[in-house]
Amino acid sequence: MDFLSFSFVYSVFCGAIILFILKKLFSQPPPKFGKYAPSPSRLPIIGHLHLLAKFPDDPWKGFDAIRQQFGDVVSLKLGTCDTIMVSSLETIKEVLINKAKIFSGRPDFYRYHLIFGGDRENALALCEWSELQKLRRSLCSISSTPKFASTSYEMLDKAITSEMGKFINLIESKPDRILTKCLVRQFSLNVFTEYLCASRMDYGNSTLIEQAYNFDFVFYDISQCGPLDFLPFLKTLGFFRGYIKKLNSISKAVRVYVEEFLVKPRIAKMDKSSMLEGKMDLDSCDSMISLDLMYKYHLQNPEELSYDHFFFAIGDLVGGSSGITNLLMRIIGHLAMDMEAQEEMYQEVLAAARQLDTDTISIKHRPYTPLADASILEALRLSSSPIVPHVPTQDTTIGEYFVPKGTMILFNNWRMNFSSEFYTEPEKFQPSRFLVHSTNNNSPNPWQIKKPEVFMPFSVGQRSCLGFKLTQNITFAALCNLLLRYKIEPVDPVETIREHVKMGILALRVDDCFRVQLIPRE
Ligand code: HEM
Repeated sequence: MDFLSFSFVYSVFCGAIILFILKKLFSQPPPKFGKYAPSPSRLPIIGHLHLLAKFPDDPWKGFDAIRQQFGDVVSLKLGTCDTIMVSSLETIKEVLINKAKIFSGRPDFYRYHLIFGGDRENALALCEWSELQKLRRSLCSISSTPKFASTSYEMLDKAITSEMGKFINLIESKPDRILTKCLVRQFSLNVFTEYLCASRMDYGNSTLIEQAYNFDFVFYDISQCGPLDFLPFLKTLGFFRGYIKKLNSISKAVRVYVEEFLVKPRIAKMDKSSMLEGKMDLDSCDSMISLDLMYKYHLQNPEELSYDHFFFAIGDLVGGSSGITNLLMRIIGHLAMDMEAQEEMYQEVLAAARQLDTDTISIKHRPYTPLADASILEALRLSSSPIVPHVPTQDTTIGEYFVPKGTMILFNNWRMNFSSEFYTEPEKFQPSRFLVHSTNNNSPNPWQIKKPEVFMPFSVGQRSCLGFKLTQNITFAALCNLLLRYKIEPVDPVETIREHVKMGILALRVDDCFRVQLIPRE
């Protein structure tokens, strides 16, 4: 009896200690202001990651299931990463616009350093907000967001039209006229290097093929979060060695290419003394090739923009070509699966070409074919690529909820893109959902684009995408000129294409993507 009561007291004592330790481990200090956002119960070490495991094909479905249960602001622990997911237009705008300055940081993932030469501050999209970033954004945007009818706009038009001609010649030289992702990424990379660095390579050149592949590989990697981000100790334990090695060697190869094939040859042709003449006025730099412009700025202001910052910024912009490769392939995939949509778009492009009396559609012709623009938006909506996570640089709030400094903010734009609250038949490829009757009597087309406020594929605010205009213009011209000449038919079964373009991320598989055949129109 004595023994029994001793062991009972002992068990209660041990239980109380364990409970105390668990409470200490899992309880949070009281919030500095407001209250903590609701949160599902979590597991040790992995936090809430197990809730996403039920959705291996699309973790955003898992995130949205959490949103449905816990509301528009949810606190999550993704492995070691304290996270807040925001899911309503109101809360997304609060982060991206109203409190843009506070939420201007990025997560500090090991991968980001790995890809950008050991320092994520080299990366335009992954660095912290700073005066340097403001400067880089204004330098880059001269060519990445060319204003209509500006010199940059004319240069872009020329680069696309000229590359499109060469691309059509390439297709014509192939007896089977099969279009692959490998070809599309060579095209996109050439448009970018020609426009930004005055340099291109012939199709089939091994460096062009290899580097277009490498950019695409890095783009695919950057477009998603992975186990190394949330469970960084896995690296210390020796996991993912092969993957880390491959990512490291591919990003290194990209840097060597940018330096040896784009930057150095161009600099060699420059007259340095003339570069140093006359202080640069950024408002009047519109007529310069982006590489020349940034190099000149670096020469004149080396303390503001180092050689490395100039060089990485050029690489980043050129890397944007992968976004266009993937978007273009997606639209091509959707059109190959939906002949009716393809025919409707073809008729509009054909009518525009006849009205303009031309056999080449240029970016200047966008008002004539709003359906092509609408198809770009629809493919973006269906890809529902996530907004790069933001991080607050100080303790703050979202609505009534406390958000500690350093918390990763995830944007549930999956809901913004797929909720039947905002779209009818949201899973369907239906470009016309972005069209309304034109309000402009002088418009060459009775339709014009209208985007719902919830649709923000390029994000909004001070860290929004720098490449949205390049994306829309290059994709538009490539798509219209292909459609004008060819009917797009699937080579792989429609089910395979559907499997590839399924939603959740813009990046398609790097290797082994689907193929289509281009059948010449009469
Ligand atoms: C289909 C094409 C593209 C999509 C859907 C896309 C989307 C995005 C999104 C969602 C962001 C994050 C914005 C934020 O964090 O608030 C972003 C950032 C960025 N994008 Fe794009 N993008 C595309 C193409 C491009 C291209 C072609 C370029 C380059 C010319 C580019 C350059 C950038 C840069 C530099 C940033 C970082 C801006 C910053 O953090 O300050 N993007 N993009």
